[in-house]
Amino acid sequence: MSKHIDNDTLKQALSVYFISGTTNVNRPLPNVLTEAISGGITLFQFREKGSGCLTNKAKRDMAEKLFQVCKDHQIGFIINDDVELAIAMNADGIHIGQKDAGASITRKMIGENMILGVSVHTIEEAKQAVADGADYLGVGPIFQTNSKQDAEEVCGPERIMDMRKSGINLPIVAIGGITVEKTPEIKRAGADGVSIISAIASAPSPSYAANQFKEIMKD
Ligand SMILES: Cc1ncc(COP(=O)(O)OP(=O)(O)O)c(N)n1
Ligand SMILES: Cc1ncsc1CCOP(=O)(O)O
Ligand SMILES: [Mg+2]
Repeated sequence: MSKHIDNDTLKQALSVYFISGTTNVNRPLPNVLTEAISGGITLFQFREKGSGCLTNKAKRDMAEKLFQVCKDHQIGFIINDDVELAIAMNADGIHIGQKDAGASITRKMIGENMILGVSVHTIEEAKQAVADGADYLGVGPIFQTNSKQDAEEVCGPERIMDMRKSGINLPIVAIGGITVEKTPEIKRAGADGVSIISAIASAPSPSYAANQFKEIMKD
């Protein structure tokens, strides 16, 4: 997958976007990812951070394993934060936030052929990310989350509606506290996709959970 995919294909790829690192699961992450893919996730982000996370070679080795799982199933592989690793691996994309490397610098580093996702919380940040060359926006936290200690204030699905009203047309994924039950209102607010950590990573069956999200997000 590359940025040369058209906008509709990118939106489709963002529809059920699973995010995880090894500390979000209590089983081998490649197994959880394989199960989530069998249930219907459409994109994966490797987000290896926090206490006890893998670093250096161990992180890179895990990234290679996960990338191979994604390649085997034609699922896009996005790396969180680590631009150097994304470039070294020739990942499908990189996701950065407001506290990471700037979006326009990152776009220059990765070139045009890699997907750039940018986290935004406000309309101003969204407009800046568009100007800086983002391919999609991660808007949140929409609801309360236990998966990010330094999360901004909860903004609710209304923030997505407000961004759409203000003319932001870039693909948007919602993030933060997303559950199957809350997915219909996220979709109605104008998001192209849902980004999920715990509701898939901690589910008794990641495959079943992923399939429930897929059913709601289809068409
Ligand atoms: C799809 C998506 N949206 C938002 C985020 C959050 O990114 P960021 O604000 O940089 O926080 P960290 O994930 O790095 O803790 C994301 N990772 N993915
Ligand atoms: C990475 C991130 N950015 C904003 S909220 C969040 C965590 C989302 O995790 P969960 O789906 O478990 O609430
Ligand atoms: Mg980040």
